[in-house]
Amino acid sequence: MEETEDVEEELPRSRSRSRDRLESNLVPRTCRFCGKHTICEFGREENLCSRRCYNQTMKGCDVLLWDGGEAKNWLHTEGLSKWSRQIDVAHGHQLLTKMTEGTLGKAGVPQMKAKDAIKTIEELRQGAWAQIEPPRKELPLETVAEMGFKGDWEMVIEDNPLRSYAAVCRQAIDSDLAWKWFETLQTQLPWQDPTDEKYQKNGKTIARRTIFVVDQGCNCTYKYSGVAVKPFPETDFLAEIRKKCVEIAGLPVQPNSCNINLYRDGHDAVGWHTDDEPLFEGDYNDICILSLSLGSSRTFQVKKKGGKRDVALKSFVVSHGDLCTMEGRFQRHYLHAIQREPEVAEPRINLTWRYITKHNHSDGCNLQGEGN
Ligand SMILES: O=C(O)CCC(=O)C(=O)O
Ligand SMILES: [Fe+2]
Repeated sequence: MEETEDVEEELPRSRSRSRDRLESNLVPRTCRFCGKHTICEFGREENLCSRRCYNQTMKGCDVLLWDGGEAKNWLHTEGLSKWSRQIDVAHGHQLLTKMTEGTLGKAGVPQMKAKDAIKTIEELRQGAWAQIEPPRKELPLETVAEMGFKGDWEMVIEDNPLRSYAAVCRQAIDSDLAWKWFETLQTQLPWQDPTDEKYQKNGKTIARRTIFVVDQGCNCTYKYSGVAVKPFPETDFLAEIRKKCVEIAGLPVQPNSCNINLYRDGHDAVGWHTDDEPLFEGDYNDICILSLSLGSSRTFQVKKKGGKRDVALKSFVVSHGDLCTMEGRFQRHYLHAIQREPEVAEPRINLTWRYITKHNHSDGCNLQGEGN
């Protein structure tokens, strides 16, 4: 405790503000959708108590924040003004991206016109004003790069409409120290080889070794696409690594879990996925995942959900000692992967620290946070 208070004295302004915001998040509030459940945990930025309530508020949505006047102008230029009343009645003053040819059809718009209109809506959605997630001026969010605590953070993804961000800080950890960590982790962690029930029915293990580290007292199993990894309590050595990396990133709250992967060589990989498991609630909250790369360099790929199969939007090399972040609603809108690179002969270890905000009571975890 004392140590935290000492550090607070030295916080830059932006970081203190961010901490104030987190503290105000800890004040119990009521879910703005159901009004029933109290919410008081870190991460529940939109005053919603569960995925269900989030989905309800977002029903038919992906709202383009478009004021009524502007929408009317657009309808006019599209030759749709004749139907604007029906469309307004159907959709209020916001034009919804989920507005389909079908909904326009129901409002009486002829098929060809509806087709063209949907095409334009899709184009507009890619445009600067197409704000799908809450804008940052309404719901504040500070990225690690903006907090600017330590290190030189380069933005890899900066997508305001989707409230999605990713950044990299090259050689954040001194090479010798990073090798010391690498060797201890490689030789001393009780690496697991879970089977992937969904894709590898013959009992074949996943294409990397792994371990899921949690705070002492947490018993949440990490379950993703047919894989279940039992929790392993954080050791002092792992805590030392965490604290150093979190300090560099300037995260105001310590993460309470870490997924660690060992890629034995370039044949090991992790396919396109999001870290959107219920434990972390990244599907409907701003979350920050901090990641450290140790050992051989690999290519980290990023693409938008629904993007072309196997075509990355961004690819960048992650090397020994580099830190990366994925922030905001990144897990809701973007996929990431470390694909096979058969030419890589040496191993790599990756640690990704995350915040469990919804502990899994059915796994026998008694920690606070709504269970599932
Ligand atoms: O190895 C990496 O850099 C990514 C790992 C990852 O995406 C994960 O553990 O979910
Ligand atoms: Fe991931």
